[in-house]
Amino acid sequence: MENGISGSTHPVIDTHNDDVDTRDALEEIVYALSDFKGLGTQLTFSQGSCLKVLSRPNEHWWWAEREDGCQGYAPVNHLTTLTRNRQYGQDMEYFDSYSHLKIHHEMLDDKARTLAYQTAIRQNAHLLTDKVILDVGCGTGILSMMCARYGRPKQVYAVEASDIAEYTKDVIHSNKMSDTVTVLHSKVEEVQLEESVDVIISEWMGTILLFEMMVESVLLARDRLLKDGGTLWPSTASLFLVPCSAQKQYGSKMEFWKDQYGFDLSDLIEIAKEEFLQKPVHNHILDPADCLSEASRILNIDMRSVRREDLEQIDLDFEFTVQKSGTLHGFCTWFQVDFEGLDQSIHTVYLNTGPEHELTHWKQNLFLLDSPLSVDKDDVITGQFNLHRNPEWRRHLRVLLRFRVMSSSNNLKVPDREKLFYVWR
Ligand SMILES: NC(=[NH2+])NCCC[C@H]1O[C@@H](n2cnc3c(N)ncnc32)[C@H](O)[C@@H]1O
Repeated sequence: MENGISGSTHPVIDTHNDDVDTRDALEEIVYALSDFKGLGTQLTFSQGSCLKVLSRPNEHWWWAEREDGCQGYAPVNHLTTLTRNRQYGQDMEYFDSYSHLKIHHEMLDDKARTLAYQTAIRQNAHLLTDKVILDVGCGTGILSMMCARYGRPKQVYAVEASDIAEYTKDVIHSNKMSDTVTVLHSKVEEVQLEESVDVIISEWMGTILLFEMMVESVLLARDRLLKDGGTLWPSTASLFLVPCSAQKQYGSKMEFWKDQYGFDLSDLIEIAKEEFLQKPVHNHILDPADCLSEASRILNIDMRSVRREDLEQIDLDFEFTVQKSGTLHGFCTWFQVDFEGLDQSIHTVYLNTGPEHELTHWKQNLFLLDSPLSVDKDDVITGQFNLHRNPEWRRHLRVLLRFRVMSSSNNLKVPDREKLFYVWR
């Protein structure tokens, strides 16, 4: 664990390859997502600066030129082709989706989710006395009100960018908490506080843990507003993966076309794969009996030390030993977040959205293969699950799944398979 993220491999600088593909020579203007201090042939640049990409020697390092003419290697995970106003437009659409009650009703109605936060707050309540708390994305204000009711904080800043914030102000007033809880109708990126905070609490987790990339806003708040040694709740976040069968789901989307009212529509299966299998099933309820092996925690994020740029491209390896013969229809993901106690004596609170735990509104996510395959007990499935943030649609990501199957006697049963999924662009 070097910088708060474990499970990823770090890019190595390739030699600058002069005979790059002419396609690569297409010059492109990109923007720096964050500062980068270059060493040797690497280019130093600051957040927001504009760079011209001259060539792309590999997927992790591009040869670029600063506006002052300096050239050098720039790390791709620090770059975006997105202009500021296009990002603004995407944010407006995103926050508009949270200005309606439906999504807030769903989250409040998710008892496992909301009670995990309540338990963390109540177990640490006595240590919240006189603390300054920041609730990033407070929505209806439920977490802020829990902090104010169970602890005796000096101040809670409830920050909410969507228009629901105007109603949240009324909710705080009606619950007689206005002297402790201050609702700020603003993006947390733009909020100015007269003091730094002791605790940042936020419910930021999306599909596949990271969709919406709201975690980036929490990390920005951490870097800008959290006291040294301050607490982040959740303190860590993990992503789990398991190979699984999914006969019902695969059959309903694919075999469905083989016989409809006595007619063979299987000519449609190819376009059905495009339409139904390019994105994960986001509301799948995984039956533990469909798991073909033990699940693996493929990613662990330490919220105190992870850097935003580490979340641009997360390349994760996995290896599974098949525990029972069956059909491999795909892979399922879920996540867990931990709330570490404010001191050693207080137990960590866990919220796990996996199939062995109470169902949450996140359910599990099913990545279906185009063509299922048979696997046998003791086969070994190895591969990569690579999460790459969409450089244009900043809240979306792509998942590149690669794997192969070896028999227990180490013979190659299924050569490398690769599939790209969109979440959701
Ligand atoms: N767990 C999730 N996937 N979403 C649940 C929390 C999302 C809430 O945070 C708000 N929100 C998201 N990002 C921000 C931000 N940068 N600043 C303020 N509020 C935000 C958003 O408007 C919504 O009310």
